[in-house]
Amino acid sequence: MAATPSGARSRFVVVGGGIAGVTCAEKLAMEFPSEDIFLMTASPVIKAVTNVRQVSKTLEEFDVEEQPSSLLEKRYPNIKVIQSGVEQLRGDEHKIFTEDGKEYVYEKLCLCAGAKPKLISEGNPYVLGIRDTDSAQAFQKNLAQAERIVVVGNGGIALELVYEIQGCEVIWAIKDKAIGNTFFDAGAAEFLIPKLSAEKQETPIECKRTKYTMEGSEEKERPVAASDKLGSALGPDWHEGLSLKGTKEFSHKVHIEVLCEVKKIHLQQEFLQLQQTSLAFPKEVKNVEPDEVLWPVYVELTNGKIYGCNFIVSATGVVPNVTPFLAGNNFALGEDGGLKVDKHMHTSLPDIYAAGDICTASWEPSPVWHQMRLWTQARQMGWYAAKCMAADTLGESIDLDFSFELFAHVTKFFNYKVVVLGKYNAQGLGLDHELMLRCTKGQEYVKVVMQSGRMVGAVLIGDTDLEETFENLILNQMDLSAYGEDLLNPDVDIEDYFD
Ligand SMILES: Cc1cc2nc3c(=O)[nH]c(=O)nc-3n(C[C@H](O)[C@H](O)[C@H](O)COP(=O)(O)OP(=O)(O)OC[C@H]3O[C@@H](n4cnc5c(N)ncnc54)[C@H](O)[C@@H]3O)c2cc1C
Ligand SMILES: NC(=O)C1=CN([C@@H]2O[C@H](COP(=O)(O)OP(=O)(O)OC[C@H]3O[C@@H](n4cnc5c(N)ncnc54)[C@H](O)[C@@H]3O)[C@@H](O)[C@H]2O)C=CC1
Repeated sequence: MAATPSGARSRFVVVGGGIAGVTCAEKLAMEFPSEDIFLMTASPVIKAVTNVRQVSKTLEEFDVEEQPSSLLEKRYPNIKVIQSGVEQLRGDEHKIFTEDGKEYVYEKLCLCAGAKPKLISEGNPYVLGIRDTDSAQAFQKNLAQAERIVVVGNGGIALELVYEIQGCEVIWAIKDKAIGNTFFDAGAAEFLIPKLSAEKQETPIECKRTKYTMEGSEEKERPVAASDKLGSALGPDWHEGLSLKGTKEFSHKVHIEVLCEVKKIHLQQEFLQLQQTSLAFPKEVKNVEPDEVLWPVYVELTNGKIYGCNFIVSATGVVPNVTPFLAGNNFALGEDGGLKVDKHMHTSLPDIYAAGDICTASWEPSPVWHQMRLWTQARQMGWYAAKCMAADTLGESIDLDFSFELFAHVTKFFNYKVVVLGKYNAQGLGLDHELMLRCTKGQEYVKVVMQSGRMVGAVLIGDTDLEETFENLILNQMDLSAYGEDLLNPDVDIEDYFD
């Protein structure tokens, strides 16, 4: 690294200490061992992927550790972690300004600044989002005092919360007809629902999937509100080190309100005043409890019901973290607000790449791949972005990485192993598809999505052991018409046909 009067200079700078940024920096450090790689991050800890296991061609398992940045520098002596938030990027000058008043000059930059929770009511102290260690601990602390909470949203976080929370009543308000719309259809939801009324198992099932560890998650005293410093996103098993328990003695108590959204949130004082004003609530709007029972906050749903609660969790997705530090640069943005990247992870601005939750994949995707803001994709994109930066620097050409051929995700919901492959919910297929199902109550749920006799997606819940075979069938697009229903016949050893 050569210092210039205007600031430190590095050929490669990466912004973000989450999985995408760390993976990108590591790969660059390997590709260019004699170059210093600057990794800038607002958070004092970084996320490291360890114990990567390739389960099949596209499915992978790994552990995720929150580590001090010095460990990363020890493993890769040419990575220099700069622990300061980036305040401003001046893309036209190839310069970055950090919150501690320093200036850095780059040749190639990769932006991996993640995403923020998209809250239903920004700035309301009774509405919590869960993203990083701080916000998870703030949530835990509030839950420990709570008798009832309202969870809004129907994706990954909501699914995990409603299952994990004990000793606190949960009102789960969803826009859809069935639970878990980002991962499941109504059939799978039906399969999972009994788990919500069952007593929670003490020991989680053994499940091949990613693991997440957070150092000292329970010891520290934390303020009830999360800090406003943006840390890296949590990941698999984030709740394992946290006791998600309210004040009551029961296990699960979840009430689901379907097909509704939050119309308004009323603080107690305002709610009481409104009730006294006879015209404030039309008669079809009803408090679900006697008015004498008081709650700190009230949630008015679009179905006319009002629920009092201690606080609200907004598990309503994320928005890419592009403001305020990227303001003034003319980045092309995707519909979801992410930095548009082409098939070489390049943004619309010269020498600036992006990876992970901050970006929007804007290349023509394989028919069975789509972007989802997931840990696995953050890692794949960080790795591939570094390869693209290297190829560009060396004047080499590079093909789109194999990991973008097939969407593949393994996770765990309601203590079941869950594998989703390709167009698992027939996303974008319209009516042009057929579904095949196999379900054994309490044990497994297998759904495949077929188009013109070919498999294009699958949902596997439970220990089905079908993931590798189905992955192959989706990748090779073999005509399976001749097998008909036998494809899911448990008495037919399907692997023998195709492996
Ligand atoms: C509760 C929860 C559970 C999840 N569970 C799963 C799961 O089971 N499986 C799965 O695949 N995915 C899961 N995810 C999603 C997954 O965690 C994310 O998709 C992934 O971690 C994104 O990684 P990233 O590196 O793009 O962003 P992040 O991890 O958000 O990292 C962004 C980094 O940028 C830094 N940064 C931000 N702004 C600046 C700035 N101005 N200057 C400098 N640095 C900055 C931050 O400090 C951070 O280090 C979960 C997410 C959450 C919130
Ligand atoms: N096991 C896993 O794979 C997990 C993955 N994640 C990832 O972490 C990120 C954040 O998770 P989530 O917040 O759960 O996002 P999500 O994208 O998974 O789900 C968001 C949900 O909120 C709903 N929604 C959006 N706006 C709403 C509104 N105004 N009112 C009511 N509902 C609304 C959507 O319909 C959707 O059901 C996602 O990228 C998710 O994929 C999170 C937890 C677990």
